[in-house]
Amino acid sequence: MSEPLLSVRDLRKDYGRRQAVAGVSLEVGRGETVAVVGESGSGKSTLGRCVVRLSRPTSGSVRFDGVELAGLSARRLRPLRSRFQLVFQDPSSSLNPRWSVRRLIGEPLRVQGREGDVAGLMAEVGLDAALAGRLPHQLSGGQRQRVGIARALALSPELLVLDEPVTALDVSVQAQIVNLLLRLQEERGLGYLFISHDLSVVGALAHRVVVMSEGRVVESGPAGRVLSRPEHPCTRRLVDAVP
Ligand SMILES: Nc1ncnc2c1ncn2[C@@H]1O[C@H](COP(=O)(O)OP(=O)(O)OP(=O)(O)O)[C@@H](O)[C@H]1O
Repeated sequence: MSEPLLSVRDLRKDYGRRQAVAGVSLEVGRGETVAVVGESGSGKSTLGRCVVRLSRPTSGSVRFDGVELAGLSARRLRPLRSRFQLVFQDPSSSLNPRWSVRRLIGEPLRVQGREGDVAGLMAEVGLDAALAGRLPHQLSGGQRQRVGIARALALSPELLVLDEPVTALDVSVQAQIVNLLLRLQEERGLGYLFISHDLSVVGALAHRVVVMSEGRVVESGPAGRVLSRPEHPCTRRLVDAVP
């Protein structure tokens, strides 16, 4: 069998005596969406940050396309970094407020010394070319998230870790971004680790669902089964919260 795109084994992350992630294992295949769901504080974001190495795990294994990331030096990690990218909940906090859309999307390419097609990326994520000169505060929330996604796509990654990417948006805009993510996945064969507490969004995207509580996986399985016949009380609470 070929290696999964992402394979996480017994991942742990402690903050002092607090175990934010207490031994999580999961896999994401190419072209697959695995949703990580759970109540606030269950460790979802910490898991996502450890996967893309914005945080260093306390222990455990993160293999990307067969390569073990744990223990890699910054120098050895650098060439791999472009292959997995994080999309944040609120792009405002990750976008330089003084930079134009054109510069924001071009920056990841410039940092890597690569040529890129900023206009093509804008078109791919549904941003009108006329927005290229705008600053982040001159955009709507949905347009800002499209910029965040275009930045993540600039280096042609294979995996996106999406941390509550639509939570801050109105429901109708959420649906547009979900459709964009579905299209990008189909066109580019992307794997998604989709972090969310909102199961209505998860149902539209996920192939499999992993439920976390207090840093551990308490339930996992095909999205259809987990959402229609939740077994763990935490999953049932999340299902009941869907309007
Ligand atoms: N940088 C940090 N320093 C100390 N504790 C942290 C840090 N980041 C997270 N934690 C703690 O780790 C636990 C898990 O937090 P995390 O943000 O990963 O959960 P979450 O499921 O993503 O929650 P939310 O949906 O509210 O963001 C929480 O108890 C949190 O307080």
